[in-house]
Amino acid sequence: MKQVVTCQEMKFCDSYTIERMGVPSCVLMERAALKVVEELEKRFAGEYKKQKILCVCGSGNNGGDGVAIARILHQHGCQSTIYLAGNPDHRTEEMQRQCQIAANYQVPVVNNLHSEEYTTIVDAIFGVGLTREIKGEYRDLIAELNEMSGWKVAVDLPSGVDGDTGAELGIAFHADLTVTFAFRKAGLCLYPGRKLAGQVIVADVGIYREDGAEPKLFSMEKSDLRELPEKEADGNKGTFGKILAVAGSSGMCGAAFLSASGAFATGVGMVKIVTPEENRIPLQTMLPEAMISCTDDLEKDFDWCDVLVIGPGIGMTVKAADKVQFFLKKAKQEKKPVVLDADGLNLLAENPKWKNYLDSHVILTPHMGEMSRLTGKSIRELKSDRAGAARALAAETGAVCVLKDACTVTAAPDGRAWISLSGNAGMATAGSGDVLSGVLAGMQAMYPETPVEEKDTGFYAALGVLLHGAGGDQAAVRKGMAGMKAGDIACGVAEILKEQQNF
Ligand SMILES: NC(=O)C1=CN([C@@H]2O[C@H](COP(=O)(O)OP(=O)(O)OC[C@H]3O[C@@H](n4cnc5c(N)ncnc54)[C@H](OP(=O)(O)O)[C@@H]3O)[C@@H](O)[C@H]2O)[C@@H](O)CC1
Ligand SMILES: [K+]
Repeated sequence: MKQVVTCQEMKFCDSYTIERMGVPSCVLMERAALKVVEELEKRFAGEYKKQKILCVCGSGNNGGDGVAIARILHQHGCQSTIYLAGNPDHRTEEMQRQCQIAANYQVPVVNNLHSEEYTTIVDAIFGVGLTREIKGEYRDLIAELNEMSGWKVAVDLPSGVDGDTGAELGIAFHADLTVTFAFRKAGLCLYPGRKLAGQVIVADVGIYREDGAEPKLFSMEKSDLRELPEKEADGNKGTFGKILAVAGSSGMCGAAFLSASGAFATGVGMVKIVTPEENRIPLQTMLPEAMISCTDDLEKDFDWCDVLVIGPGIGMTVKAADKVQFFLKKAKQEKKPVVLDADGLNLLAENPKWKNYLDSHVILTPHMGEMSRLTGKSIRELKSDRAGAARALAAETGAVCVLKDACTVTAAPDGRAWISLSGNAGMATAGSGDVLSGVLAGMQAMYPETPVEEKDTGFYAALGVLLHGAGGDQAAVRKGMAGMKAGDIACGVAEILKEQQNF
């Protein structure tokens, strides 16, 4: 799990290191430039003289990095050239200093982008100081750079990417590689910024957080699954967790099947599906391991379970609404974790008073459409700030919010949020969310010894999202992104756990 920062937090870390710790700004800039040069030279593989590098520099400190990069490459024998964008009167002190040093070393400066063919283009126009939409000359410049051939490397952020939200502010540089400093910026984790950045390398340049400053935003990748607990050798099907899936409606049992499959893939002991009688035979045929409950003795079903999944395929009938209300109310009273998914969320949107039944043990799993119904905000608005939207819903409801998208964000009501870097486009397939609901429930059951008040529901949910994404990546390797189906994701989850736990 790695810390992720907003632009404002990054600027705070910069000034803490410079002003409070006394590390001169030019030292940090030199280290930043050296790190970028190191990454560039890995690709040059010793053939420096063949390289023609264009460093396109803005008037801020990102531009200063670019000028320093050009100067170091020049010293190393590459043919590096500087192109200075923007108004010289707006240059920061650091940028002016870098221009002076580069002039002392006689690093070439060009006024025409097309005077040469370049093997590499370095974008140092804007970094964390980008504050508004890009227009006019800068827009034309970035459009031209995108048209040019050559390997494209962005310094800190691709110019035009909003470092907080990943949004493209009018236009953005299309990078193959982004070398970002100290921490990954949130905009490099969220689309479209994540795509525009290409490969991302986080370079240590000696900028750190203030001691005691609590990070609130994290990225998670497959290696973080090492945090999953081991399966206890002396456990039994009772201690490995009992999941109640309130799922399916008359003649609709696919979602129930997939949700239960997701839960089984995580290694839970038992799954019971509460569903209409018509679904009994098909479900027993497809998944004989699951118990099926078709009675109206909801109390008994509730008492049996450790964790609930409510919603996959239940429909929007009055009967479904009664069931959802009953289980939500009981779960709050008895502090049992709940994953509220699909129609469970749509029913919640229709019954705003139910928000009183939510607490920090409830995980809401809306996709963009469901989120729009829940919040009244348009999908466009939600997509412009996914992390902000997930955090706002978590803060408003007091529940955990898993906002599902190409890049899923999990937010806890205390302000922490996790961005999953696992998963692929093949997971945008029917039933993928149903599998996730079961995986999330299974994750909550993986910590049976932890007292309920100490359970970190948000973090476990974020691990579940990561595991589901890693399962999807596994499925894509086996079946291909086009051919994979939701059931393959559940199989992938089981395979990933096998890898992690050596069995
Ligand atoms: N602090 C340090 O020592 C270190 C900093 N480091 C590096 O510095 C970077 C941050 O530098 P920064 O704060 O100077 O901001 P930066 O991204 O260069 O841009 C600012 C300029 O852009 C302009 N501008 C903004 N939006 C615009 C728009 N849409 N269209 C047009 N103009 C626009 C804005 O103009 P203004 O808003 O003032 O008109 C201002 O002139 C950081 O990402 C990292 O690379 C590293 O070397 C490590 C040490
Ligand atoms: K840049």
